[in-house]
Amino acid sequence: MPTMLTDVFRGHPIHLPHSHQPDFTSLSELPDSYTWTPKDDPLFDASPSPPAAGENIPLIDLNHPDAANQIGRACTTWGAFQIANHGVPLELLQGIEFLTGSLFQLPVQRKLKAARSETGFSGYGVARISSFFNKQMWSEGFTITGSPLNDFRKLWPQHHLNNYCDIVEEYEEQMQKLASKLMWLALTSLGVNEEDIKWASSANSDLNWAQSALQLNHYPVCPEPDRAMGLAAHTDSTLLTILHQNNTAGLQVFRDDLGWVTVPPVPGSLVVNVGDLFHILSNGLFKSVLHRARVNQTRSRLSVAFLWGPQSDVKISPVPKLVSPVGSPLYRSVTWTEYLKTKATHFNKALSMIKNQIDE
Ligand SMILES: C=C1C[C@]23C[C@@]1(O)CC[C@H]2[C@@]12CCC[C@@](C)(C(=O)O1)[C@H]2[C@@H]3C(=O)O
Ligand SMILES: O=C(O)CCC(=O)C(=O)O
Ligand SMILES: [Fe+2]
Repeated sequence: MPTMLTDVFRGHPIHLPHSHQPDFTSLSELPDSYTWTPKDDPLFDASPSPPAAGENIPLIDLNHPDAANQIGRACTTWGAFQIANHGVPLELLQGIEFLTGSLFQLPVQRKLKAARSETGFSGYGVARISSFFNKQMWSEGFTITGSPLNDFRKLWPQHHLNNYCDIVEEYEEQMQKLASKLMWLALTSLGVNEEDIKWASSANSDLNWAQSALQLNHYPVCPEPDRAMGLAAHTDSTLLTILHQNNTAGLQVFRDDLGWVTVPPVPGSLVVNVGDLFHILSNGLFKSVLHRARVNQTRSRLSVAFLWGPQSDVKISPVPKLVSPVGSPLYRSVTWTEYLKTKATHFNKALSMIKNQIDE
């Protein structure tokens, strides 16, 4: 039996330095445990010298006839891009943002009723990657996979539940369709078609080869944002991640030649990140983007990440067409759940752990 996302961390408990969230609103100074320096994260202040000219991740109009090539180029150079005309109704984006805001506004004690357990997948808590850092992140999160009903029951009275569950269901449905469309547009730009990746072909058009999670994030107003970290630098384990951010900047993506580049919120648009599995599938051509979230002194920030990957019995390996006839694939094959387990133990070294040793 393949492992479901919900079981993936059973053998990989996270031992967090503090299992309880603080009440951020009661802190008027940044405690030492939240104060980051380059010692806590070598890329904390990373910027090129001399400083590079301001560049932005591309904003791509999905109705543009050249959208596939623009997406391909963005995946190769940035590993991230924003999209407009994506077809997801604005009311739905507003609905999920409202739900996220209402959830994090609940009193800490209520949110903790739905706390994620050490070995669990869904529920309220700090980011899973917290255990790899000495300092705490200025954020709180809520992970959802499948029906959120059981967790939402712990948070809200009965009369809110149907509406909130409907919003999550509708959001996930729209995101699934969009993610699959984006994946195929990006692959088309490399000359890869459905014949080349049978498990993802439209014969499986109901998308039952895919699974997903929603990560709701809240970055409260912070007394000393320059010394705090909302969500530390990481890549996502996904094929693709689609992110909705509210109207407050904070997301940054890393480019070796530019350093950290802020992704400005563009109302109604969505951010797309290439994840580690897409990097593997493209035999390293698409870059899985290193990103992080910074915080703000006057405005709180919300984001909703749709984390999208294949079902657990699907083995991801480099598309043969993208491996040179005389070369070998850069990575060995791996399922999403195997990869999540590797990541839960080795974090940012996970990709290199599945790299094939290629003799020079
Ligand atoms: C499916 C997943 C990807 C994720 C871990 C998770 O189980 C659910 C949350 C995801 C998230 C969101 C914040 C950053 C991240 C690295 C983390 O700690 O939890 C990602 C994980 C990932 O992509 O590896
Ligand atoms: O809040 C953000 O902008 C980033 C969130 C993120 O990277 C994640 O949830 O994986
Ligand atoms: Fe992320």
